Amino acid sequence: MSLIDVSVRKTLASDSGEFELNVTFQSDSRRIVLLGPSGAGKSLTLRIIAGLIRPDDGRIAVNGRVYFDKKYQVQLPARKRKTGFLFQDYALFPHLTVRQNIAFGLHQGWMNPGKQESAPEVVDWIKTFELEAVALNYPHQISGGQKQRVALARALVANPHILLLDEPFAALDQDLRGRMREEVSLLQKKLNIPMITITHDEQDAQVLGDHVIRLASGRVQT
Ligand SMILES: Nc1ncnc2c1ncn2[C@@H]1O[C@H](COP(=O)(O)OP(=O)(O)OP(=O)(O)O)[C@@H](O)[C@H]1O
Repeated sequence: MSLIDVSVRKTLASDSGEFELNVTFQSDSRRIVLLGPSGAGKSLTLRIIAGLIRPDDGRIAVNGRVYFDKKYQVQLPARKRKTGFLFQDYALFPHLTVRQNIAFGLHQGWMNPGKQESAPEVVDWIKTFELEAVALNYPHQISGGQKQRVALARALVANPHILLLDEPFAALDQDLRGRMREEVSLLQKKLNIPMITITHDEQDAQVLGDHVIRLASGRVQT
């Protein structure tokens, strides 16, 4: 049994034709990178693992927990998979403060966290990412690096079993990109959490990928 076992198929139709995703990989690495050009199917693969998109067929298991198995009709809802997802544009809520955005990761829905939210996990992550000074700011009042830290904190606050990062550095300039890459790398080592990172940057792949999986046209390249 591998730590991460993914074998999924999905056909998507749009006006410009059909896209067929057929991705299979197994890994025992806690630092996986999905590398490939635009349109290769990287985001689709990650969203399918997170449970945001349902595959047509296949099986997904992480550390022995089956997230999806078509044959046995297993389909864990996204919130039960316990994945921490970082979106390309971070998807922070503009009307919530830094602290509320992070707390959102704990509650996931129903009601927005209050401004005075003080759950210990939230306080811890604010400290870890040195966000104390901006905890009451809104996303438009913080820097790019801080936005990324907030998004990471929100992804991590509920103690996920796996961290899924979709192009985590795409929105950052070159200099910040290098620094945040190191920060994420150290964080993964400290937490020892399995992590799948999407990128089309070879340097990201080198630093964050013990196992680099190359995707093109919806398939793993061998
Ligand atoms: N909802 C959808 N309906 C139809 N086609 C889709 C849908 N979502 C994605 N696709 C198609 O699937 C293909 C793969 O998309 P995906 O977002 O996974 O690529 P990617 O490798 O993550 O690219 P990028 O690096 O640009 O983010 C693309 O050709 C895209 O047009």
